[in-house]
Amino acid sequence: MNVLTFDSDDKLNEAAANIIIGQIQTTPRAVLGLATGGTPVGIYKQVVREFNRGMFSFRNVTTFNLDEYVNIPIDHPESYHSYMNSHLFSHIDLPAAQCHIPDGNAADPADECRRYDEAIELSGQIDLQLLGLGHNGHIGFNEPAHALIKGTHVVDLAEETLEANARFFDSVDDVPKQALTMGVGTILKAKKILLVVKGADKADIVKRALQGPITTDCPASLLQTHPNLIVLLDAAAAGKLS
Ligand SMILES: N[C@@H]1[C@@H](O)[C@H](O)[C@@H](COP(=O)(O)O)O[C@@H]1O
Repeated sequence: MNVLTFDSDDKLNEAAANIIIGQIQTTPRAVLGLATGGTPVGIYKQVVREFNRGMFSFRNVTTFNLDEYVNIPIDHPESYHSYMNSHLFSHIDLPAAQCHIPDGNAADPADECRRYDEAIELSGQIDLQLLGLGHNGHIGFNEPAHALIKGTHVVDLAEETLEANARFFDSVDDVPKQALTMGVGTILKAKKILLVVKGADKADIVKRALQGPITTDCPASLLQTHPNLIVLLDAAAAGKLS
């Protein structure tokens, strides 16, 4: 595990963006695993800034997002489809057929999960997976549980997750209660994982995830087993690491 700490948000975003851009420059047909949430917003902004300087292209890149809410209209401003369009996809030259986000409105969610896993397999596996971290240690929407699921599946969101994501909706009651998420098996199969965490409110969970026991109670702790994990933290999120 390679852990780097940054004293400014700009430097952290730049470092994360450079890892993504470097992956595309060395592997033009890269398969990227993408994340949503507050954390990657500045990273995507920096990727778009560099893209506009004409140094690289997404023409041959394929992307798979980690998750999507269940039963949220695709054009709802808080759907992860809308998030990805507004923060990244509408600003770059990534062909629409090469962006994949689970369909939270699928008539048969189990079938959609199978289809999503097959598409990832067919792509030849994810070269670089970008991850944020939930306050309860979730990655994607893999919530703390007695057992974790390997592939894409439907998940009931934890109370803490509903509360954490209420800031994006009018009230906590408006947050969708379920999501489709890539499983931890798929996440851990990525050739390289880039975990980015910001803020003092995540310092305790960063400590548990990176230096605590490996347990399904903290799904991110499984990342400790990954052979190629890069962790970028701001000073506040790194505050409790020994
Ligand atoms: N499903 C997403 C995760 O992929 C994200 O990493 C995490 C942290 O989000 P944030 O970066 O807003 O703290 O929670 C969300 O609910």
